[in-house]
Amino acid sequence: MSSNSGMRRTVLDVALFLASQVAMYYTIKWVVEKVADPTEKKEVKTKSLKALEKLGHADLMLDEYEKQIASEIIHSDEIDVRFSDVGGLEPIISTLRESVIYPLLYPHLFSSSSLLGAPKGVLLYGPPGCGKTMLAKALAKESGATFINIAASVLTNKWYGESNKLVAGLFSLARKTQPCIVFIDEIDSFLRERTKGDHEVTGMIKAEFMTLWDGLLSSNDRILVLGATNRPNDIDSAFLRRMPKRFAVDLPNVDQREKILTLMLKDTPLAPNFSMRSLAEESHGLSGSDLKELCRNAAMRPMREFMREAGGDHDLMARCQEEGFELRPLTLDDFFQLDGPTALPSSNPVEQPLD
Ligand SMILES: Nc1ncnc2c1ncn2[C@@H]1O[C@H](COP(=O)(O)OP(=O)(O)OP(=O)(O)O)[C@@H](O)[C@H]1O
Repeated sequence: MSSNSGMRRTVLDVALFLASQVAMYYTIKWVVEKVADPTEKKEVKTKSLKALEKLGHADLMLDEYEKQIASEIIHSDEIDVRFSDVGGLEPIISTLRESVIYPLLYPHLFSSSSLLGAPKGVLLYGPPGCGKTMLAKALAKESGATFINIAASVLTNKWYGESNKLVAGLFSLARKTQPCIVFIDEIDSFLRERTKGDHEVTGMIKAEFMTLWDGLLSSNDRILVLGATNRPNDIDSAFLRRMPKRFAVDLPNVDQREKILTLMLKDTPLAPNFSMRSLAEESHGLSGSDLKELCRNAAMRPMREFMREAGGDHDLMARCQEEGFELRPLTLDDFFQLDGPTALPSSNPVEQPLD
């Protein structure tokens, strides 16, 4: 009898022990999942899945790092810039069409010689606000290639070892979704001259990046690394050599400004004697983004006049909104007699061009 009850106790103890182990297992599993898979990671997963679905690659098998990179893909539907929106850069655009877009889209046409393929690296350089990012986006839109817009910080802000895996994930995802453009804005911050002071991780990422980039050169992969920078001279020369096609996107000259202004003001009513040429001549030294600001400020003047005339009469404003109303056309004075501070060039001085 007593041996029976002893036995029962032992079984009960073992059962309790097992139950507590199971409970502990699930508690720890729950905690680990909570820590390892926070909302941010879930968002990344959803975003990357959506991007891949849109590209028709929903069934791709991706590892954790490729998934993280996939969340940086921008689908061409989400890009609203075309080459026709970029003013004054026609020579660059036609070279980009011939030497980048066509070889990416029609590789067979260019397959007769290894010298004809698309370059694996292209650099757009010049002062801020002159259209580098616009060109990159338009290139992605018009080529229909997968566009991975990767910020250097996504690759570098990781733990030791993680960054290298992300760089590898970037190239393998590009390979799986080619034709693909990998766009790195402010590429100088990532591929700057290597120094002794480089953090070990930074040095490792650059080395990894270079090795994988070199792998593209000896392959038929349709992958292009497209960099943009205001500081081309800060880029490591070894990396520069891997971007043999370089385009200077400089401050616009008077003819270019005229084209940019014509594009920017195409939907705005202008006075009959309005001279686009005079406006272009008067806006010497302004970048594309300065011109945009100039136009925006000028367009506000008739609007401001209208609001002053309405004198805060909400009924009148509501009626105008419903029935439509016409603002007076812009005159040249609107551009140069601004109520607020006048538009000064915001661009940094032009850096010495590359050879
Ligand atoms: N050539 C251009 N034609 C039409 N719009 C332009 C042009 N250049 C600049 N812009 C206007 O200026 C804005 C900023 O241009 P963008 O971002 O392409 O400049 P960026 O050269 O990439 O500058 P950053 O080096 O600061 O990134 C554009 O969104 C556009 O409104």
